[in-house]
Parts: sequence; C-alpha cells; structure tokens
Amino acid sequence: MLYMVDMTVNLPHDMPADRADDIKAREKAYALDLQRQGKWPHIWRVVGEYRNISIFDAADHSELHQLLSQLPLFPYMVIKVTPLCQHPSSLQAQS
Ligand SMILES: O=C(O)CC1=CCC(=O)O1
Repeated sequence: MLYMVDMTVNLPHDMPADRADDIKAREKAYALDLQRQGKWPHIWRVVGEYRNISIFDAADHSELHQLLSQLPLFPYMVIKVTPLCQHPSSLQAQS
C-alpha cells in the first residue's frame, strides 16, 4: 500500500547541538536504508519549512506505523498519514 506521509519536525530549542546532530545523522541513515529497501520511494522537502512530504510503500497500516515509530526524530515530529489508492485516470490503471 502507498501512503503520503507529512512530517513536521519540532526539535526543542534548548536541545544541545551535538544531540540534535546525532539524531539527524541517525535519521538520515535510517531513511537511506528504507529508501534502498524500496519502502520509502519519495522524500521531498517542503520549501521554507522543517517538514517533508514522503511516499511510503508498506504492506499495511501496522507496518507503516512500525516504520514511522522507529524514526529517530519520531518523538519530535507531528506526522499526518494519508493512505493512497490508484486514480482511475492514471495511465497505470489503463491496461
Ligand atoms: O528533515 C526532515 O524532514 C526529517 C527527515 C526525514 C528523513 C530524514 O533524513 O530527515
């Protein structure tokens, strides 16, 4: 199943820079691993915000929740999930 996931990051302003840098480095490594596995096929920065719009490809809601809850930045994110299905006018739906 495909999901649009909207993640807004709110790191506490008083978090020490080295702790924030460590979480961001672990977040990046985890994100790259999921992209290589095909579970996170798109990630786009929302211009001007500490926010991304991503597409996840997960087996079901439970797997998506597991993937998202393991994000190192998860405790500092507001996440909105929108499940997607094929649009009837999609070229992929024509065959
Ligand atoms: O920077 C973000 O939007 C949060 C994030 C998700 C994956 C990553 O590497 O950073």
